[in-house]
Amino acid sequence: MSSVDTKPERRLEEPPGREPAPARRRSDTVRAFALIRRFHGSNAPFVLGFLMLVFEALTAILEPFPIAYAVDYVTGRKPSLREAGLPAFLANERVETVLVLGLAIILIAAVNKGADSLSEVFLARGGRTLGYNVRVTMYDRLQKLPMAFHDKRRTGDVLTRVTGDVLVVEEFVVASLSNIVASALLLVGSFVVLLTRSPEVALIALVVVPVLALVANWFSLRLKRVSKEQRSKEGDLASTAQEMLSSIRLVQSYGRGHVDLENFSKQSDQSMRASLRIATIQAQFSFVIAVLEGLTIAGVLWLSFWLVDRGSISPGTLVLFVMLIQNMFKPSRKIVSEWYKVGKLIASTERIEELLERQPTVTDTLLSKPAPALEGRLAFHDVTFSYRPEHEEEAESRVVLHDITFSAAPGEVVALIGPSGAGKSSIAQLIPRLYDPDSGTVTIDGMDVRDFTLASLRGQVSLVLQETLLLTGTVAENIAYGIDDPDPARVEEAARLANAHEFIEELPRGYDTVLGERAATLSGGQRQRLAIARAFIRRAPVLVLDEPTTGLDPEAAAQVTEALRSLIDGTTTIIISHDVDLVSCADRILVINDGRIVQEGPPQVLARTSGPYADLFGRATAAGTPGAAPTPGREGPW
Ligand SMILES: Nc1ncnc2c1ncn2[C@@H]1O[C@H](COP(=O)(O)OP(=O)(O)OP(=O)(O)O)[C@@H](O)[C@H]1O
Repeated sequence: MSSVDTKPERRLEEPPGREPAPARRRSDTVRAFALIRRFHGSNAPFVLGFLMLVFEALTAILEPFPIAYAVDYVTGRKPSLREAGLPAFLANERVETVLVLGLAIILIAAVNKGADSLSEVFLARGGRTLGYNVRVTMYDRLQKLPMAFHDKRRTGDVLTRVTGDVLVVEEFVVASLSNIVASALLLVGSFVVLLTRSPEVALIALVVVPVLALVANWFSLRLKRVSKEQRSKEGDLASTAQEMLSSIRLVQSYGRGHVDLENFSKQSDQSMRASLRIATIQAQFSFVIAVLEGLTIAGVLWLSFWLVDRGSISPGTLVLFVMLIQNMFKPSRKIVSEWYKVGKLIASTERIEELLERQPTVTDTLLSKPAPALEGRLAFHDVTFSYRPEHEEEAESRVVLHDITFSAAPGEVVALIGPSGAGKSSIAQLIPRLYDPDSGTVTIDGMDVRDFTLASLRGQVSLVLQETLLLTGTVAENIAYGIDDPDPARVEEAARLANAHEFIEELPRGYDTVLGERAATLSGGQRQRLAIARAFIRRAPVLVLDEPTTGLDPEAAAQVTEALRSLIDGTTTIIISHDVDLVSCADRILVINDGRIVQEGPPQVLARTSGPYADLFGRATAAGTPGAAPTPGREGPW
């Protein structure tokens, strides 16, 4: 599936060795930092963290000075500290000098480490806040994105974005950002000191810097490309694992585990290979940097010896130069290894942004108003609908509903029947605005459902689907889903009305029994009755039942139907079903075929009129198994 920004995928397909244009690279980094700026929350932890990094760099630059002084003092080129103006506090001047220089080394190291630790604490606060903000925003966006997005997305990939990719951004701010900033400060500071002490030696460093930058850039681009590939492979892995776990019954009963395993192993192998390529590139980089470092130190040493012999610098200054050059290489190496994480950061921010940039299409507008308490007068006026692809460039959408017009009076029960794929569920999904029609309107009490705020509309439309969705939580919490602070007496009343009270009482902890994600321990009929209890407690004026008894055995279907009969009593209800028993509860039947209403009328009238409904009704009663009518899609007249 293509996405809002398809560029990342395209770039992955570029022939190996071809680098993306520099302008594009820069904008990638700018975009990554823009995301950090957008979600970072308070500036305080970042400002304090940065201050600590400045302290850390300053103290790191100071570190070689006491050592250089000691060397010059020992070789008789520098006076003792007392001679240099330090007040005397020991009898022995030499011990005094060595002691103070040692203490200075300890103090500088302590301040350096202290600043380092504090910067970590501050940036951790900043980074974790950023992660929290991004995660919550993504979760919120995912809840609001149109069904067209969710229909096509692989859940595992979306999960990896909300968890793994956000963690990459978070970790970058917590760890890598401080390393990059501290290293850059140290690099520049060391160079400035070198320049003030000896322009000749600084010149060597200056020659090395562009070489270092070129090498680093080359390696970081390679690392970026591979790390992006690895992130996408991780998304594939998560999707495959998630799909396998959510369809474990199917996998086991069809004995297809080995095929899935093969697929998973292949993806896992690709992810592992990408990780190994990253490790190899890093090792190559380390080696090249070590050689460059050796060459530079040797060059500085040769030049410094010459300067010492000419009397231009002291041996202590030579030591200072070597340490400063090492000081410059340490951060360069760090910058590059962290720069690789910038590659990872960019890959992850692109994936995060791709989600955040998507706009909910079914959404509240400034003109939306809360729906009043509705009576439930439902009407479709010339509704045409197609499942639109998310992007224009995708294949053209097919119109699945044509000029659908019907109405249901408050409390009226309308059944939609028709072959599989006729468009019945599509009609039902337009009522709570899971999708919006292409043209025409859906109204309740004469008002367009698009004029209501989504929450107030959906709060007055209850859905009971074929597959009951139960969430991790207690039975009571599942029944009261969406209700703040539910009254236990109301929960029990709803369960009684739904014929669910008896079996709930038999559960180990009754209403407090915790159900797992798929509530595998409950039967299909029991799950359906919980869904009906959920609808009872909401008592919405409009009810949509989409194949609520399909897949249940006759006894369970009869229990569910009985519960549904009392639920639909006095409620505007749309029933989609192949179950003649359930359909016979309806006041009116709409027969749908190929996205159109092809027959309409009360069940008793339609049963006596030749046509699709009479065919279905006749066969079901002839079969003598009401409640288990043949599926029209398979055996029916269509
Ligand atoms: N999310 C979707 N994206 C694209 N096309 C879809 C989507 N859902 C359904 N369709 C198509 O829309 C048409 C109508 O589907 P719909 O689910 O409304 O039929 P139905 O009458 O409810 O079928 P069934 O009885 O099998 O549930 C079908 O051709 C189907 O392939």
